Amino acid sequence: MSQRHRTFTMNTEHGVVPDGREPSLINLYRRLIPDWTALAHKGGAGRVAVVGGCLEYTGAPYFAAMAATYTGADLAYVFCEQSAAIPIKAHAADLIVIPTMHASEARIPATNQREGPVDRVLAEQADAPPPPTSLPAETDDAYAVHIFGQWLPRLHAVAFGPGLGRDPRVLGAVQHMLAMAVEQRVPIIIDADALYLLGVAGRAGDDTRLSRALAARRQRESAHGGAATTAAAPLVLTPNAVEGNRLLHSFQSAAVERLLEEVLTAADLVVEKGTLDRLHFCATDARYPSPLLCSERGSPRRCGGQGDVLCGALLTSMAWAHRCLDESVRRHPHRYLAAAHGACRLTRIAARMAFAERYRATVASDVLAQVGPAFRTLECEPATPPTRVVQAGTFADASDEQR
Ligand SMILES: NC(=O)C1=CN([C@@H]2O[C@H](COP(=O)(O)OP(=O)(O)OC[C@H]3O[C@@H](n4cnc5c(N)ncnc54)[C@H](OP(=O)(O)O)[C@@H]3O)[C@@H](O)[C@H]2O)[C@@H](O)CC1
Ligand SMILES: Nc1ncnc2c1ncn2[C@@H]1O[C@H](COP(=O)(O)OP(=O)(O)OP(=O)(O)O)[C@@H](O)[C@H]1O
Repeated sequence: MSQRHRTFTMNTEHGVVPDGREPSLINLYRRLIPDWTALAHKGGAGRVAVVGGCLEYTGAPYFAAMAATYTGADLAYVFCEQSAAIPIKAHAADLIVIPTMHASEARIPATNQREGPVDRVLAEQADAPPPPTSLPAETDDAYAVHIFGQWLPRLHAVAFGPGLGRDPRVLGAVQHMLAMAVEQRVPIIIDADALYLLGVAGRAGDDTRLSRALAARRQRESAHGGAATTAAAPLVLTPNAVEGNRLLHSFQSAAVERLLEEVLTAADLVVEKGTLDRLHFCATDARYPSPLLCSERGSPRRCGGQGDVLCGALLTSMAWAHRCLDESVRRHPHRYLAAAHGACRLTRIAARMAFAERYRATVASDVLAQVGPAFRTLECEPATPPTRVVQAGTFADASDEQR
């Protein structure tokens, strides 16, 4: 096993997870799905948004927002860097694309990402006065934050990061947008380049707007004795192997549990993507030790964009878990865990189905196209799959080592 993989894989003593636990989670997931009466009102099954997309990466926000729609959200918005808007609109007329952020004049190519300039911009912001309460209408970063702020109250969940790139000016604006979403208590997914932003905000000390918003959120939640409250909106981190290790390094953490303790709250989850998906959370129930593994068989293809599909599936699932009309489900302590677990399974079933059809030619668009059929499988499969034991790390294998 490679060093990179080993450092981010936690709690291996909990690595043996009987699949027999999954039925109750899948049953709970099914109870999160809005019924058809909710669908009578456009938006009742979710109005969600993806903040991402830059000149180089227009596929990632498209995959994430479309996966959210195919999972069941009624409306999906994309808030992107200006130059990405037309290509994303051209990918899908189903999406509402809002050109929002502006890259730096001397833009830094996303494919040539450097940490230095971003560090400098965020450090400068730490010394700046707090953001103005009335924002000028000019098309600058304040304008981007203002536009997003106008839409935010209508959104049921927001994913930050797919295809965002690392332009300092864009990340500077998104830091404020993310902080606003934290303050509004909307479910948030932090993926891809937004994980990088989170790491930079953590490294810059405790005085960025984002770190202040996260600290206030932690304080709010710890007032409830560390237990997830029904009002708490989850923050879900979805690192791949590289992003996970970068995050741990940024927060000088040896373990993902420290991230959960010091950056996140009891309502939060870290979905560590890999051969098996590992769901890390503040475990309060002996039946569900952290990390919980998602052992659904996926696809051997590792084409780009599959993480974006997962991000979109999570986005809609988290919106449902947060807003579920059924009071008993909304108060269920494992509803976010069930939502994340269901989204992981959905993505892996879709990937498996795509691979069965397209074999070596499978690309993220094929996985996306299978989200609908995969949802049917997930919704209708027998409630009690055969109990078997899955050994953590069974597949943490050559493919991880070779990367
Ligand atoms: N069509 C589009 O628009 C798409 C756009 N996308 C967007 O691209 C942006 C950057 O995302 P990213 O994942 O390429 O960047 P990052 O995390 O810095 O990794 C960089 C390097 O890390 C390595 N590596 C990767 N995985 C690994 C693993 N499991 N285990 C070990 N190593 C691993 C690998 O380098 P290698 O080690 O192979 O040299 C890789 O090149 C982001 O915004 C994302 O949303 C994508 O969503 C795809 C579809
Ligand atoms: N080795 C693997 N075998 C099977 N499935 C995997 C493997 N690695 C990741 N997956 C699955 O692929 C999906 C995306 O994970 P991945 O690690 O590729 O994310 P990512 O690198 O962020 O993707 P993206 O290319 O969209 O940025 C997840 O559903 C995960 O469960």
